Amino acid sequence: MSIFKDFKRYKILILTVLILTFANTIGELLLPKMMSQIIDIGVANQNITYILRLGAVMIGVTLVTIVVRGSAAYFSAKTSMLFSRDLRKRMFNKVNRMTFDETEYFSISSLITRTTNDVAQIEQLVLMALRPLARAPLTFIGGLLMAFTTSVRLSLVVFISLPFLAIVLYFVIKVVVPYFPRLQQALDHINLLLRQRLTGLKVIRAFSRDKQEEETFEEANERYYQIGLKVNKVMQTINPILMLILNLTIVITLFLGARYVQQGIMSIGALMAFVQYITQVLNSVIMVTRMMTMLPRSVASIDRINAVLNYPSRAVGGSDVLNDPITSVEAKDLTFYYPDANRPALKQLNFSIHKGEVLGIIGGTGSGKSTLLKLFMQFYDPTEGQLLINGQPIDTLNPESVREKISYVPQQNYFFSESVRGNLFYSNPDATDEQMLDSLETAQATQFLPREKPLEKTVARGGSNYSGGQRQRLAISRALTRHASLYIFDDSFSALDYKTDYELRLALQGKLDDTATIIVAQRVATIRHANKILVLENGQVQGLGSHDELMRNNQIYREIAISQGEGEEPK
Ligand SMILES: Nc1ncnc2c1ncn2[C@@H]1O[C@H](COP(=O)(O)OP(=O)(O)OP(=O)(O)O)[C@@H](O)[C@H]1O
Repeated sequence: MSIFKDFKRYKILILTVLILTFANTIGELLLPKMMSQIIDIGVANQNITYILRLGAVMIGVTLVTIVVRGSAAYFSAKTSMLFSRDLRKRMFNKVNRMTFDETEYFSISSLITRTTNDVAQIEQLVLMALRPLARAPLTFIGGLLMAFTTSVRLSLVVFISLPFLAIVLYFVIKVVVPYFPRLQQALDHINLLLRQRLTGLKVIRAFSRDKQEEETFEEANERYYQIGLKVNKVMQTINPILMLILNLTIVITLFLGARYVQQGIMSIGALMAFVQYITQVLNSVIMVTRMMTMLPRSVASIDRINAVLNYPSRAVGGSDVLNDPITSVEAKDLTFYYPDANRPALKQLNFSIHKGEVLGIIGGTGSGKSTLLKLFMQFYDPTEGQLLINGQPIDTLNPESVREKISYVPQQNYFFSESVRGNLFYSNPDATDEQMLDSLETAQATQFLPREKPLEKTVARGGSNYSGGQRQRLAISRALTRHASLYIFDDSFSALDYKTDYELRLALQGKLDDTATIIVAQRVATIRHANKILVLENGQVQGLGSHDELMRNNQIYREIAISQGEGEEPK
């Protein structure tokens, strides 16, 4: 199982726990024997010296056992915590490198539950398995041996109770096991609803869906409660049954033992020791039964974690490292299908862009603009045809080395709940304050930030303390803070008023003269000065040329421009 792949890393710790547990068990097995000798030899013969001497040894053994037991508990807790820490890290790294589709496949809320809840479940399993489970077979065999050496006849009692314990164990496996995967799924569903509720808060309020949302949540919550209740009911019934078996065995032992003592076949000390051994043996079986109730839940968690860790992530790109700045990008019959889609999102695209040029991309909604940008960012590889960076196919290039050269402003911006500085650092950890202030200036973002210490201003999570247009300007500042050779703006000017849009483009002209720039826009005004404009419709190129050329010979572009009042040449 890949989840335990790295377990050997903790072998010294595990070995320490096992040795300490072994010593602990030996100590616990010795004590009843000593006690029986105190009774049978010391008390029976009124030998005070013997009682005191063996009593002192018993105290010594007890103290050592306590220390050994405490150390075993400490080291097993340490091992399980280390294991869960490393497992969480592996999960996070795996999720961190997943493509968007892959995270959607698992669902984000389920990935959160798997990384937190399921890992915590495994942590408990490791904790339980290390000590109690290691102790159970030792105590079972050791206790049985000691019981046999104490009284062979009475030992037969164990064989009466063991079948009953086996039945309980079978019942646990048969009845309780199937509930746990259902319980985890129900919890996933609750998390999913909660996440949707919290992220879609505004939409839910705006459409007055609060009541329906509450009802849906209540249903999911009720389902979780019902399954949880059933599991707990069964588990709580099992406990008294186990205790009943244990206590009845002791009663039978005492009943028979008392007769043997009366008949002189057995000493009182031996009977007392025997009862303790039999209790230890049965307790070890009970412990395993309890573990079994925990195991199915853990098996469900192991499966869920393994599903993520073993998921064959789709590798994007190749191994060639792009060392030079991007000076040219060329699409040759570029075609792309989303995984499982039967229609291409991009079909036979041909265009190129070089250093110092601006490529504008315009098209209706769903025409493939963002999809094309995702190919530049290597979120996907092209399906057919080629996308060449500096003449080399993008699918042979190492994605990190390509992304390093690009500064990208996605359509939907995300900000972290940090200062403006903290957010700008994401694009360039080496940026100086001057660089950041310059980017804010260029992106027209200083207008709404405080004059004093604008970089210290806090940004709420997702940038929710700013308007849409302000967020776009902050996102553009972030992109400009990075030294890139290709700048990509995905509909990043759409929420700006015309004046700011104009001023921003003017400011950008001086800044990005030496780089290649791609601007996706819905507004002709934003891209009319681009060297080339690509007109996309249904994933196909419907026109490529300058604004003037397209106005002359491209009907779609002309219609878009005229509808936006951009038909006339600027005065
Ligand atoms: N992850 C995805 N899986 C499958 N199909 C997708 C996915 N993302 C987008 N599409 C489809 O690909 C097509 C192009 O979408 P894309 O987002 O590139 O359009 P767009 O031109 O950027 O639109 P808009 O201007 O509305 O953002 C659409 O038909 C869309 O339904």
